Amino acid sequence: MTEVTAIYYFEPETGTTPEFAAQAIADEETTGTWTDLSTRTDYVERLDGKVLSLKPSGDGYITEILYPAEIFEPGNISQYLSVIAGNLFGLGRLKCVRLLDVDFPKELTRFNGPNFGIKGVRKLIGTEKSKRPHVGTIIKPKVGLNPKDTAEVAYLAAIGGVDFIKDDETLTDQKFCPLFERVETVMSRLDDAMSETGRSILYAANVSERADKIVERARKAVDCGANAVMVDVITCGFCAVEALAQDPGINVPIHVHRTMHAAMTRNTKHGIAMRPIARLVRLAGGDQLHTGTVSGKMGHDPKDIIVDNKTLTDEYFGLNPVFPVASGGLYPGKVHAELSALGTEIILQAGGGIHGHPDGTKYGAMAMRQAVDAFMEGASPEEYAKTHRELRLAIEKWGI
Ligand SMILES: O=C(COP(=O)(O)O)[C@H](O)[C@H](O)COP(=O)(O)O
Ligand SMILES: [Mg+2]
Repeated sequence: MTEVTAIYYFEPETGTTPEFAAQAIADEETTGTWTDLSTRTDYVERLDGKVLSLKPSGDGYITEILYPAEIFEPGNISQYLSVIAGNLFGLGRLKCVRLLDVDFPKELTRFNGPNFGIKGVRKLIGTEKSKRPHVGTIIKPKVGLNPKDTAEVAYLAAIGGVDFIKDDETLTDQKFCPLFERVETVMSRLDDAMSETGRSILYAANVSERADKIVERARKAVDCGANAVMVDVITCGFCAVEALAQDPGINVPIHVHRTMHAAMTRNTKHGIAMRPIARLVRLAGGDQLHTGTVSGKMGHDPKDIIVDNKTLTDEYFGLNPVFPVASGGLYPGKVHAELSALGTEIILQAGGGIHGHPDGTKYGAMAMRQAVDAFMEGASPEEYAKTHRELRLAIEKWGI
């Protein structure tokens, strides 16, 4: 295949035929504009976009648009987005339009992709054989704690059994918790936890920052001991993920948070679905990506999440599979529902669902691990709670 095909849902504006609307997308994102051009030459024609298909769907239509691969600058994800997710959203002849998915030809997917991916992260944690889901937590409150208290929360979550600890998406390098001091303090307490438990635990410091500074910030975080980094991909950009993944000085897993995504992904009639975002994060080199929960606090459609996760884990031009992260309103009683729907090749992440446990963080982490153990042993959480106090207390507080 030597072209890019993108699939859109759209509803034409009153007085606009669906055929005209679909062609308007193809024209706007390739060689056309709103009127004919005296400057058009014959040889430009090879770059024209084409409407491959147009079918009624619900209140609107689904169309597949062909974009000649030559329009795309190989390796430039920002430019890819300017084509497949550019001006078209503003076209007046469309009442609404949503990018559902995109298919790239091999020559446009020559990226190194995730350096670690699922296999590499499992190797770091030592779960290659068990295949159990990883349990992660977000330090809460999301902002405000000083480095010392942040480290204590991390330590308690670690000895309680989490595999992964992250900063929240709004915590970066504020005065109340300077980044590098936080990294050093957290890692020193995690070293204590790792020697006490004999387990490996990852801490992803949020290095989100200006494009020309993020790599240096991440390198310094790693030099201070961070064994993972986190980046907010929508606010920092896909190129930020790529810059971190490509940098030899940042040889740790990259956890990709997607805050602000819902401005684009949530409206099922207008914006960008999570699937193309997931595909681009994999190309860019993210090792772990939030893709939503089937039972948590954020709006979600379980059917979509299952397919989005497959976009991260299925074979794709030889790129490492990316660990999907189910997070947002999860607590021990939700684990069974998540794993039944999404499988175990996943990271289950809970902030409030661990730090809000009646007995505190350590026991909240234990309750999450007990809920995972119950699932892996084929036991119901209610059954397992009869012999596991921490899980029982979590179920008594939040239910199933
Ligand atoms: O801090 C949290 C969850 O905290 P809590 O566990 O307390 O709800 C994350 O930012 C959300 O998961 C983001 O949502 P998504 O993962 O859908 O991007
Ligand atoms: Mg958060």
